[in-house]
Amino acid sequence: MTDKKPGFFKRLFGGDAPTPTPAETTVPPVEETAVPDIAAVTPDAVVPEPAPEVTPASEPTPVEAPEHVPVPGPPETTPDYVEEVEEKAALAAQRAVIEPPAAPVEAEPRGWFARLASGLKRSSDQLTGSITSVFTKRKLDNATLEELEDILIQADLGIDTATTITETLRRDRFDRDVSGEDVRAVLAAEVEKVLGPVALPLEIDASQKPFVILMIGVNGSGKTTTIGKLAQKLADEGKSVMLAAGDTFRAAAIEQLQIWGDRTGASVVSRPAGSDASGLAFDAVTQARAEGRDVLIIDTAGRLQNRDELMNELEKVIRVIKKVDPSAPHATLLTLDATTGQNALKQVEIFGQRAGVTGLVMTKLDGTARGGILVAIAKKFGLPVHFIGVGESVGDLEAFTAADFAQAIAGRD
Ligand SMILES: Nc1nc2c(ncn2[C@@H]2O[C@H](COP(=O)(O)OP(=O)(O)OP(=O)(O)O)[C@@H](O)[C@H]2O)c(=O)[nH]1
Repeated sequence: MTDKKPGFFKRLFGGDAPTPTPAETTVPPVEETAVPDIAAVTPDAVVPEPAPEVTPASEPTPVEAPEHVPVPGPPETTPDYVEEVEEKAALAAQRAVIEPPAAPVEAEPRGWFARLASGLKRSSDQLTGSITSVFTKRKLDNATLEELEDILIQADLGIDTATTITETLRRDRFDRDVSGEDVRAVLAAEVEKVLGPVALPLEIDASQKPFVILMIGVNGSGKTTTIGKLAQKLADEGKSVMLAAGDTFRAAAIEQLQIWGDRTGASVVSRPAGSDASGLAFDAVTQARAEGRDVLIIDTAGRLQNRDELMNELEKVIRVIKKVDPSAPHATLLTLDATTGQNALKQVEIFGQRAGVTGLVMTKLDGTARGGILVAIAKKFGLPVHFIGVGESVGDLEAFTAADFAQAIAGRD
C-alpha cells in the first residue's frame, strides 16, 4: 500500500485542511482559479491583503464570491518562502541537466527469483507446511526422522535424497531441538547439491550452422510453448532462428508454431497436416543450412513413451536429419510436464534410450505441488537440466540455476 499523498490544503497549510465554519458554508463555492498556485505566485503578488469582512448573520445572506480569496497568512506564502522555493527549483533544474532522472523503480519487471518462487509456491507450501507441523518444538528422534522421510518421499524428491537429508539431520542434530527452519536449510543445501551438477546452460555451438535442436516429449508436455520461449531468447541474443512444424499430425500444432514464429520473428517451415514428419525435418535442415541460419528448432508430435510405433517414427526423424548433417541433432531436448510426477522418470528413461536425450526442460512447475520430481530425475539420470518453465508467458522460461531452485522449493528467500 502506498501512503496517500496529502491533499492540496494539507500541503498548503501544513496541517489539516481548515474545517469550514457555518458562516463559510454560505459562501458559494470558490472557483479553482481563485486558489493561489504557489509556483505562479510572485513575491509581489503575495503581499497580504486585508481579510474581507464576513458579517456573522443569523440569517445567511448570499455572499458574492470574492475576486481573490485571501491566503490566510501561512508561512508558505511569505516573500521569503517563495524566494526559497524558487531558489530550490532553479538548483534542481540545474542538477537535472547534469544527472538524468533514474528510471522509475516500479516499472521494473518482476525478477526471475520472484517468479520462480511464486511458480514453485505450491510445491514449497506443501513441503514446508508438512515440515513445520512435524518440527514444532520437538527434539529430533527416530519417529520425527521417519515422519520427515515420508514427507520428502511424498514430495517426489526421491528416496535417495530423502534419506540423505534425514541422515544429515540424524548425524548433526539427533536428540536436540530442531526447528522447521533448520530442516528447510538442510533440505535446500541437499537439493542444491543434487541439482548443481545438472544445472547446465544450453550451449549453442556457433560453428554449427544451423545448430539443430530437436524438441521431444509426451503429448501436451509443453514442447511447442518451450520452442516459442526459446526462440524468443535466442532472437534476443541476436541469433537468426528457424522453426520447423514437425508435429504434422495436428493442424492446430502447426498454427500454434506459426504464431510463435510471428511473435518472435523466426521463420517457420511447415507442410500441410498429415504430411510425413521426417520429410519435413529433412527439408527444414536443408533450408536452414542454405539460408545460413544460426539455429533450427524442430517440433515433433507428442507421443507416449510406451507407444512403440510412435517411438519408431521419432527414430526415423532423427535418422533423416542425420542424412543432411550427420552431427545433428546437436541437442535433443525432452520436455517434461512436472505435473505428471513419477511418470516423468519413465519418460526420461525411454526417450533417452530411443532418441538420445541430451538435455531436459521441465515445464509447468507452477501448476503442481510435485516440483520435487526434478530432484529425483537429476539424481537418477544426471542429465543436464537447461531450462524450467513456471508459466505460459514468454518470460516464464529461464536458464536453470540450482541454488535458486533449492531456495525456492524449500520456501527460503
Ligand atoms: N502453467 C504452465 N503452462 C505451460 C507451461 N508450458 C506449457 N504450458 C501450457 O501447456 C499446454 C500444452 O503446451 P504445448 O506447448 O502445446 O505442448 P506440446 O508438448 O507442444 O503439446 P502436443 O503438441 O499436444 O504434444 C499449453 O496450454 C501451454 O500453454 C508452463 O511452464 N506452465
